[in-house]
Amino acid sequence: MALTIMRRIKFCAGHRLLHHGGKCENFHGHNYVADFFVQGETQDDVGRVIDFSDLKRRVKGWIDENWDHGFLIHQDDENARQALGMVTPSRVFVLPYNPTAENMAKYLLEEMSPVALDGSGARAVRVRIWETDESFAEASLDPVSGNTEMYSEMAMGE
Ligand SMILES: Nc1nc2c(c(=O)[nH]1)N=C([C@H](O)[C@H](O)COP(=O)(O)OP(=O)(O)OP(=O)(O)O)CN2
Repeated sequence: MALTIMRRIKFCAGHRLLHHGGKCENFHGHNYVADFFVQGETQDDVGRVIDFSDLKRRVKGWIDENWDHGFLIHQDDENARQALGMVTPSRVFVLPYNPTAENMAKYLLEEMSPVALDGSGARAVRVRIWETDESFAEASLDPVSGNTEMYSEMAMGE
């Protein structure tokens, strides 16, 4: 039996989408919501997979230090990197791909969570990024292969 818990973390960040071809090529920001779905092999004496506060400390700690109130930029976006490099202080986090909600969920699942949860006995199996109240993307680990699977959804009528 798999026991899954979820912790929601809120943060704000700026970005732009390289080659978007529309308004999202401009610098803009979002109040993001990140839902971390975490599983563990065992429960502790209290009955927890991991204490919610420990989970929060680990993942929010990383987000607060790296993404919150920062700009997420594609490594190929030289123009944005140069521009933001002229601003002091400024927090810039360079991603190996465009900072879409899909790729942010993927990065948090594949790169950040294994490090942040190391030694906790828990592992992230799904990360959902809400970019607006109406749109989210999520990355999840296939339980058999362990590969990441992507999913995104936008509310009807938007
Ligand atoms: N599949 C994805 N599509 C888009 C993403 C994304 O991450 N994944 N991101 C964007 C932009 O970041 C944009 O800011 C959000 O787009 P959109 O939903 O069009 O923005 P609004 O909700 O503000 O729409 P309005 O029409 O202005 O109300 C684009 N696409």
